[in-house]
Amino acid sequence: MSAAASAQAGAQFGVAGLGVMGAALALNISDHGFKVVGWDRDAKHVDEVNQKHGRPELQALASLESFVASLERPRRILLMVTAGAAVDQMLERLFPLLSPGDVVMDAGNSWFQDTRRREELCKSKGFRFLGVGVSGGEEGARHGPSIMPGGPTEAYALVRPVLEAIAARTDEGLCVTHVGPDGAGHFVKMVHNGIEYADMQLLAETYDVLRRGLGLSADALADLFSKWNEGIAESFLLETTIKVLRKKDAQTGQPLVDLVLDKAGQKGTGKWTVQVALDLGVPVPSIAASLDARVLSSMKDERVAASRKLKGPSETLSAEEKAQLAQWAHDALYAARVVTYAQGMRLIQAASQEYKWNISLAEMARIWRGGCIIRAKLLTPLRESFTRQPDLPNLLVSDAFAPVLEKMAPAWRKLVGVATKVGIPVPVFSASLAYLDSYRSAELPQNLTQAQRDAFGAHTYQRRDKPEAGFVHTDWNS
Ligand SMILES: NC(=O)C1=CN([C@@H]2O[C@H](COP(=O)(O)OP(=O)(O)OC[C@H]3O[C@@H](n4cnc5c(N)ncnc54)[C@H](OP(=O)(O)O)[C@@H]3O)[C@@H](O)[C@H]2O)C=CC1
Ligand SMILES: O=C(CO)[C@H](O)[C@H](O)COP(=O)(O)O
Repeated sequence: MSAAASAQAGAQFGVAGLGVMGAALALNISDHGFKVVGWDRDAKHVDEVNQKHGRPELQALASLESFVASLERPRRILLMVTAGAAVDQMLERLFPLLSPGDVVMDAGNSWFQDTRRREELCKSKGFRFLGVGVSGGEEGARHGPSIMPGGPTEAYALVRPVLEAIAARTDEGLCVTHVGPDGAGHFVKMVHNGIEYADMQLLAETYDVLRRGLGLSADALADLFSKWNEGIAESFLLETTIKVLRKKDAQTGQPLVDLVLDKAGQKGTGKWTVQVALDLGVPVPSIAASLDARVLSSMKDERVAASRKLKGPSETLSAEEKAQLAQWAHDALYAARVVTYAQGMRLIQAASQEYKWNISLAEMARIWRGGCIIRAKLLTPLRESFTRQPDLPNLLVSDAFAPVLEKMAPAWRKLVGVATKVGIPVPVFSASLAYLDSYRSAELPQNLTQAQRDAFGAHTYQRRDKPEAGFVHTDWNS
């Protein structure tokens, strides 16, 4: 054993992958009195942890063999590497070094079906595997993330003291719980990110309507949003928006946000959320619209060319509309946000039924209340709703939210109406409102759709007046 490894012999926890999140988690774990050993394939990351963050409880090693050998058994190893092939490569490298009963956690944003496969693979070799969703970015990982572990309960029991020590805490409890078996943790983290996409897009649309509609500067918007953040709309993402709007460019003195190119990237979790929602037959139009908004934003050159050819409406906002716009935007933001969380919860509920995960939606709301990117005040009534009625079919019909939506919908409709009138795109505000209107409609026009299907493809239909007849077909040509 190398000198470095022996110095850390008897380490209680290992973190493999010392990038942004891995280094922050390793420091957080060592803050809580655990003896931690780290590893990274890049010597730069190893040196950085040892030199910049040098402390007796944390040592980074460049040798994977020494890293594994330095851990007490059963070993507890957290992988924090790029999601995808890197996780499989790490497992292949670790397998020859591990002992039966060791626990490997994948804490990246992995595709939940990969997690299910990896757990089976590890089990077949006598190892334990957990798919662990982590949210909160670098700051959260460093000082208290929200943690969503999924996998075998006996594996969770072995890592629980560490995860509970490092997780965020709120007055509703620790922001970690065992989500469920196999891919449940990564599934919940994926949906968390889908909600994140939709909420971010709602904030972008709010910003756009107010800056274009009222001509508000970044500072004026930050002032307005700061007031909102003291009330029911309070959220981490709103707080982040305020921080971004206030930041000045060091070179020009201008608001930095005005200098940021309007192209949003994505790493895949939002896309997966929409794909799996389609597979499970759960409508998530707000999340899908936010994904499309990022994709459309990335087509900058095409949009610039199109803007020269496709002119928008010449109408402008009236003085009365301008006077009310900020209040409409506030109510619309809150109500549309409720709808996006409702879609996400419904998706988790559907997956939990499909895969028999037995996920508690109330517990998910509780562990999202602190540490994570989608933490928001509305999660408290959301948790209470699912605590009172665990099988609530949709948050929109809960006693906590139905009256709020009723109260705020008129302002929301006004916002979508005026934005549409002057040609400001509000895809998530509109998609969320259409979802609400569809969900609350006892009658939808799909009688026509079904009749069309039968008319051109003999796909049959059911009669309202004769339900006992089952599926029937008509010759629509005669
Ligand atoms: N950043 C964030 O806010 C959040 C990120 N995540 C997820 O956490 C994971 C890590 O993200 P983050 O820390 O931001 O990313 P970084 O790019 O900072 O770190 C990725 C780490 O993975 C290592 N790595 C990549 N490929 C391999 C491989 N084939 N074998 C071994 N190591 C490899 C990198 O090593 P090297 O430097 O040598 O390339 C690096 O140490 C991702 O799944 C991400 O989606 C989750 C929540 C929040
Ligand atoms: O998981 C996260 C937060 O919860 C990461 O920040 C993730 O990278 C965000 O997704 P994307 O990069 O697609 O915007």
